[in-house]
Amino acid sequence: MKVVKFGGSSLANGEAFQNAINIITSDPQRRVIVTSAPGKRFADDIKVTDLLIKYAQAVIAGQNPEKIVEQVLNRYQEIAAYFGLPADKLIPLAERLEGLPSHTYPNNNYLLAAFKAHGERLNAQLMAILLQHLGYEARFVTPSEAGIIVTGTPNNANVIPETYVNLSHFTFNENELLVFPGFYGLTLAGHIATFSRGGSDITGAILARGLHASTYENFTDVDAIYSANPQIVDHPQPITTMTYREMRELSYAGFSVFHDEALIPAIQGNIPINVRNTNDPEKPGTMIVPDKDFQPSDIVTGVVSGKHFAALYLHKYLLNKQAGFTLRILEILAKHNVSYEHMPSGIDDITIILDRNAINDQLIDTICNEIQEEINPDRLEWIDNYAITMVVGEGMRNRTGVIDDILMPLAEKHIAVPMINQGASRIAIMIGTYNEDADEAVRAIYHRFFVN
Ligand SMILES: Nc1ncnc2c1ncn2[C@@H]1O[C@H](COP(=O)(O)OP(=O)(O)O)[C@@H](O)[C@H]1O
Ligand SMILES: N[C@@H](CC(=O)OP(=O)(O)O)C(=O)O
Repeated sequence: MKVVKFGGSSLANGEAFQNAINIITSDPQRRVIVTSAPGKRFADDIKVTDLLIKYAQAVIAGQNPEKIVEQVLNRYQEIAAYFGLPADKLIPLAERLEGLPSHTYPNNNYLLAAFKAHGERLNAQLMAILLQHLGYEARFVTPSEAGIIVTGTPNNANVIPETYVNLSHFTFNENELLVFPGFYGLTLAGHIATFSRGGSDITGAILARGLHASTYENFTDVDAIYSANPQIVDHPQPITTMTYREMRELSYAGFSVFHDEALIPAIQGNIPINVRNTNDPEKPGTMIVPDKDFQPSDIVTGVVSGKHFAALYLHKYLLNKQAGFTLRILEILAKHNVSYEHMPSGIDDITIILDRNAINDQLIDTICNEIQEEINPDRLEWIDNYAITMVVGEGMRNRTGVIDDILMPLAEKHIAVPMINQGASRIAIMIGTYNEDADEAVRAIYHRFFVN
């Protein structure tokens, strides 16, 4: 049995749905389907998830959300009309969407999560209705029925192990197609909580592990995962096979084609992942497999830059002799519920790299002031435009001189490199640059390893 996930770009309109349905029904192994919310139909279109965020904000602000609700409904109606589905079939979906403000939520963060989750929920319901309309035996299954239980914050949830116990009891018959909404689960208290953005990939991986799929197929809008983001490098080389570890490093740093957290259930269940193109399903796509099944043929598999970072640089003489220095900084971060991403250090210096999206300007001021007072460093500098370029490849292990090949093209382009971190993971080298240099750094390194 295969779990098949379709991203928002693969379910954006009727034609895309038809492609997805052709894919589902062309292979009897494809039994478990995971849907995202309808994505963009054209470049300046708005994803349904973003419309639902506006809907939630309007409700929170006490404004009339009628127009936004209509926009959302139109998206589903457009798809239904493509298949000639009778209008009354969509009434339960419309009622559910319109009824969202009348439910009670523990707070506005839960309200936002519940509204957002309905993009996937309504799309899964619609997919099941369409499959039935076309004569297939199909069942819409909610996370509540399947027992997908999560904890953490309402808009950045994590799955808990109990989910896998629940899924082990989940039964389905030989012929039916099951359609699950991606992106959300239920808390132990029974409230909807979503994963972080792009999190339908995570639902697919949870189901692949929990239902013991032979493969997790992730259908998107590109032929393969490329060695660099195709929006930054022209016609980058497609990756045929890569390891879970490589993909995790690359997706964490910005290969948005697959969510980094979705690798974890797949690793735990040892499920191979196949990323493929909905618009060209004959292409083999990219296989993501366990390390033991992989023989690297290239030194570098991929290069990527993440621009959503910021860094706190601290300099203090004899830092290495001060017991508890780092601990006191981390305590300040923990007090404000801020986690750090990386922390390279030297004898007198330490740089703490943070996710810029997770902290606001006011919190930055508070944290910097508290560190200044508590630690009294000789120098404290907040770097707001910090980017991390990650060069990743199983083939880099046990190779010498790779770092020279990475730094040389950067030097030739006069790109400043305030940080290099090669160590903990032997398959990745992390280069700190400034945001404005990040794309150029990717192109320079890509060129060195894939073109020369
Ligand atoms: N290295 C990469 N290889 C392929 N696509 C990439 C890469 N890095 C970023 N992308 C982008 O990821 C997009 C697919 O991800 P996303 O839009 O989230 O898809 P979906 O809607 O199917 O979930 C591609 O269209 C591409 O622009
Ligand atoms: N719809 C959600 C979750 C998701 O995974 O979407 P997509 O498959 O379009 O990346 C989002 O936009 O974040």
